[in-house]
Amino acid sequence: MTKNNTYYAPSGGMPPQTQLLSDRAIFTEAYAIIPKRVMTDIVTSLLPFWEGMRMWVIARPLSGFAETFSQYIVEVSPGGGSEKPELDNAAEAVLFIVEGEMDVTIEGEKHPMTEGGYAFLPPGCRWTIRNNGDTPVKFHWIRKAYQFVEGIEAPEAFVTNENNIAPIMMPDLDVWSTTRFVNGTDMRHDMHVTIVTFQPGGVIPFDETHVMEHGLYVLEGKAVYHLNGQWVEVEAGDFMWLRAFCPQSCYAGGPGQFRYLLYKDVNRQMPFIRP
Ligand SMILES: NC(=O)N[C@H](N)C(=O)O
Repeated sequence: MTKNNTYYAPSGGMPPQTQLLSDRAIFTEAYAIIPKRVMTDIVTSLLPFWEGMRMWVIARPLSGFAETFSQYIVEVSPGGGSEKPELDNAAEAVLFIVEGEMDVTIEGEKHPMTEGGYAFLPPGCRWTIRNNGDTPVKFHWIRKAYQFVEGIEAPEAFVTNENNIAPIMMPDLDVWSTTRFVNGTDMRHDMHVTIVTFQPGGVIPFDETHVMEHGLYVLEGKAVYHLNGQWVEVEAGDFMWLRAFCPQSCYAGGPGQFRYLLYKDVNRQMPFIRP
């Protein structure tokens, strides 16, 4: 398959003192926008048991913010990585590489990954990570507390690359496609992390208003997104959090394709809030 996709990756640094402060960050009850310019050196975090890493936390479970997932953009220097990356046995994860290369070892088997590389790591899976290259690697790490269901096994780990998977077109529309990494009817999976692609001028033609929570990281291009009645311009490198039921639609602005990495929680009963 031809590789014509690009992936935005932040590179940190600090804006000069001469730059204007105004930017596009928005935080509301229904959605948040973290624009690309925010990913500077001074807003990074570190984690225990990792070497040569820093990360931008772009979503975390918090009252009034993400409820079902956390999302990090992780940067690992050459030689860096972790033998103990995940400390929570119930956490499942997707890793998606936006720059560089790394090796992920799952249950003792080493998987080299490059840009567009995608790994699914089920809860309790034993995995490690190492940048054996000579340039930094940058990847998204999306984590969710897996919702076990009696009688259904947790899914197995897999590693692939988006360029090995044919995107699925929306019915009757050749301007909007989704690259799916798991079968939508596979009830073992309680989260989907997909890549949504719009050709220039493509739209979500109505305000989707649904129970699934979203994280959207714009990998490529630009668009205007309609979020809870407000129009916001977004471009490659921006992150959007959309609360469950946040009305959402968009126009892809061109001149190239508009693409984003999309998180959503799926396939589970709606828990009751009991008195
Ligand atoms: N904002 C979105 O891209 N939403 C998707 N159509 C979705 O919910 O799958």
